[in-house]
Amino acid sequence: MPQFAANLSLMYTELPFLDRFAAAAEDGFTAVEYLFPYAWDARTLRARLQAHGLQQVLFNAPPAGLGRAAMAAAWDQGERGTAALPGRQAEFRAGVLQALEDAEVLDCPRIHVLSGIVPPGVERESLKGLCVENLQWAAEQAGRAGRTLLIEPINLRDMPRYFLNRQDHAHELLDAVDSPHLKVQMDLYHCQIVEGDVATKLRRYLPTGRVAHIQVASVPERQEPDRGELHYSYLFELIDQLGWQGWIGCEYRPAAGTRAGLGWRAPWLPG
Ligand SMILES: O=C(O)C(=O)[C@H](O)CO
Ligand SMILES: [Mg+2]
Repeated sequence: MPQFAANLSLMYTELPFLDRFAAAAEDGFTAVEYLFPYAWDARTLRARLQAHGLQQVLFNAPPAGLGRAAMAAAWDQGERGTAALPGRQAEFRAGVLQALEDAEVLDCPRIHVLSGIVPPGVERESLKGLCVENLQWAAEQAGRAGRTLLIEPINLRDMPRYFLNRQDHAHELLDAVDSPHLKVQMDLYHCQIVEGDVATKLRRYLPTGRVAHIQVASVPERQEPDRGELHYSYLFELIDQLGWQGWIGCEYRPAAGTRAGLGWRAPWLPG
């Protein structure tokens, strides 16, 4: 039976961030993910998780910045990671170490590392070596800390010039980095927009054991997975048949209220 985690950055936005934990738990979620913890003291977030019987299953390393305040502000300033960006290695490394520290407090096993926006005039291909080198260093740190780092192909309509867009490119990076501590975050919304053939890709990649997290949303609106051009009930059954034991993050923007839109989950609730 697929297990769903609420994404508190996109869901429950009717509520202030810290109140979203209680709302997700009231709706029967036992796990959450969200973009970033850096605007908060991680102990405050841990208290919310514990108070509501939730586990944190994923968050992102900082998109850029040196120091917690700069890391917390970087996303709104347009930063989308530094793993593949020349001249940003100090921020990359500081970000990974900060994320590992927060993961310890939050007892979170997975951290998504964003690779960045390809600078104007630069060829994507030319950044691969640097990205591999940075990810090798980061995967080693993650291994020591008992965490798994993830990379996620993201579509270019939502994130123009983002470095990593295709599933095969993510798996090529895994080949090059060659670490058990680096895996793929397979977001089916992005996968459908960039390359399609989603069921075939699930059949190809889930059995490899190299996918450590799945995320879902309708395409193209990025809303509940009961609408749009992807037939999610088929895909959820397939994911189940493929023996997936991991989490599926609900990374969607509810069409008309988070709770009102949760009907799609009914067939997948335990008991
Ligand atoms: O945008 C997504 O799909 C994500 O999962 C990232 O965490 C943020 O870009
Ligand atoms: Mg995603």
